[in-house]
Amino acid sequence: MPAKASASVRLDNVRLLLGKTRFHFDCEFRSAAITAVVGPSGAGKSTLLNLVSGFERPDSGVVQIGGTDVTRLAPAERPISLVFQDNNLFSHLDLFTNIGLGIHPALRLQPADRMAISQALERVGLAGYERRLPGSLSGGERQRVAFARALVRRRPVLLLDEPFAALDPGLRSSMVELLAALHEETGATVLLVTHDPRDLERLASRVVFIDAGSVLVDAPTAAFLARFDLPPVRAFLGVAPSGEPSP
Ligand SMILES: Nc1ncnc2c1ncn2[C@@H]1O[C@H](COP(=O)(O)OP(=O)(O)OP(=O)(O)O)[C@@H](O)[C@H]1O
Repeated sequence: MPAKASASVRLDNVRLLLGKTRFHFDCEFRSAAITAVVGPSGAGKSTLLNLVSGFERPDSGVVQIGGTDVTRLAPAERPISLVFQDNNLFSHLDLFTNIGLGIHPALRLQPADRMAISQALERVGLAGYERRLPGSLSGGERQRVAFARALVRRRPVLLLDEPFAALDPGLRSSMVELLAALHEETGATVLLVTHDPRDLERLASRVVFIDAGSVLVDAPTAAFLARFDLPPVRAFLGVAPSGEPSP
């Protein structure tokens, strides 16, 4: 399994205009922590992850990973692994190759790498699937392959954009446990976009709540879960103004 490695992620006064939507992020994600990134649909959660991964470039401000300015680096040059909603597998390449590309873009794989690929497939419940093509898998299985690819990359920062969304409830809960175990082992810095409040208590030590393109709350999970004073947070948690769960 990957050695322990992590790095803080900082967005320093980052501004971006996409269409008519303005984003302004000034926040830091702690090294080696799982931070849940939550908020209403369209608030800017995926945009924040895109700024960290380099798929969006800020109009101004600086993105730092592990104290290094990565603002001008391409996604492949940043010390990150990604599991996004569309899992970005190459449809003409088998799963072994798709995962192997995550380790080495020219597929110069050592015997240990080949073993790591098979182990990662086993870990996500797809043992023996090395020669299958992505098109022969269900959406949930493809998402698990994307997860396996992120596992073998051994990057200090892991960006997860609703990685459990396509999974049925049983599989979802086993993948949540897998993420918790892997975080324990690797100590990676994890940014997890989720719509499910249950993920906060199970996985996240901190929560960043995005509303209308900027950070509304940045707090330890327990403190965030007590912010019934904020209507958008109440709506996210499904809690009535009285503090009782909504019917
Ligand atoms: N390339 C773009 N051009 C114009 N507008 C964009 C672009 N990308 C995102 N937006 C807009 O920015 C806003 C934030 O989008 P984003 O995908 O970051 O939200 P989100 O919080 O991840 O939402 P969801 O939970 O629904 O996935 C949305 O209103 C979206 O339409």
